[in-house]
Amino acid sequence: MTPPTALTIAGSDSGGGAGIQADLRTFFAHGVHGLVALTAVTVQNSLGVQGFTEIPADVVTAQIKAVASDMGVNAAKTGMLATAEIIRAVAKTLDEVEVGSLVVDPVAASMTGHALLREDALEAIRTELFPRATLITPNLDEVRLLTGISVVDAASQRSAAEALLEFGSRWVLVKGGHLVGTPECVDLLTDGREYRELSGPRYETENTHGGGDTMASAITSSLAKGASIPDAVAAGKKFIERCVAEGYSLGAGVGPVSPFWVLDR
Ligand SMILES: Nc1ncnc2c1ncn2[C@@H]1O[C@H](COP(=O)(O)OP(=O)(O)OP(=O)(O)O)[C@@H](O)[C@H]1O
Ligand SMILES: Cc1ncc(COP(=O)(O)O)c(N)n1
Repeated sequence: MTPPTALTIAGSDSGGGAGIQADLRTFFAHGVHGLVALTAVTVQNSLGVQGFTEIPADVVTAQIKAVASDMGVNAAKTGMLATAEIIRAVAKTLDEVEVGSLVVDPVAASMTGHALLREDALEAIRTELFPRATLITPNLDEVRLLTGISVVDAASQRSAAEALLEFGSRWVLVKGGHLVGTPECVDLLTDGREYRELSGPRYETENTHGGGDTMASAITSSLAKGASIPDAVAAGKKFIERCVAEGYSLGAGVGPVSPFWVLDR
C-alpha cells in the first residue's frame, strides 16, 4: 500500500542527528514516505556547526514543485531555511502547490549556539511563513528572538504563546525543553481558545541533538496520516520523550535523540 507523504524543507546535518536526516528517520519510524526540499548543506558534528552553504532559492522552489506536482504532499514542515530569499521563495511556492498542513519549526540556531539563519531572515519567518502555518513550534530561545519574551514559568509561556499567535499561525506550540531546573518538560499548545499543557518527565541526558526537528517531524507525520493538531502534538510529545530517553553518545560532544526504539516494537 502506498504510505502517506510528508515533505521536509530543511538543511542537511552532516552528523546525521538533526535537519533532514532527523526528519527522514522520523518519517520512516512513522511509516510515512519522506520527501525533501534541501535548503542548505551544513558542516557539523557533535561539537557544533562549522559553517553552511545555502542552496539557490530557485532550486528550493523547484524541489518543492517537483514532488508536489507528481507525488502529492499530505503534510509539510520547514526547518533550517538559512536566508530571507529562501523563506520568501518557500512562502510563495507553498501558495502555488497543495501541501495539506504546514508545520513551521523556526530554526534560528543550533543547540550549540551557531546561527543557522542569516540576520535578515527572522523577520521573513514572522511575516512570510507564520501566517501560512497550521502550527509553529518554537523553542524558548526562538520565542525570545521572535517576541522578546523570556519564558520562565507557566504564565510567561502562555503570554509568549499569545504573542506568537498574533503573527498569524493557526496553532502555536511553545516547547519547554530549555526551561531547566523543572522536573517535568511542559510544552504549551494553543490556538487562542484551547490551551493544552503537554507534560512529561525531564530525562537527565546530554544527548538531545535533533530533538526539535524530531518533534516537529513526528507531528508532521501524524498530520500526514490525517490526525488533528491536538492529537498529532500529543503523539509527537510521546514519541520525542522516548527518543530523548534513548538518545545516545556519538562523538565528543552532544549526541542525537534516537528513534531506533521503534524497531523493537
Ligand atoms: N531532557 C528532556 N527530557 C524529556 N523531554 C525533553 C527533554 N528536553 C527536551 N524535551 C522535549 O523534547 C521536545 C523538544 O524540545 P526543546 O524545547 O528542547 O526543542 P528544541 O530546542 O527545538 O530542540 P533541540 O534544540 O534539542 O533540537 C519537547 O517536547 C520537549 O519537551
Ligand atoms: C541542518 C540543521 N537543522 C537544524 C538544526 C537544529 O538542531 P539542534 O538544535 O538539535 O542543533 C541543526 N543543528 N542543523
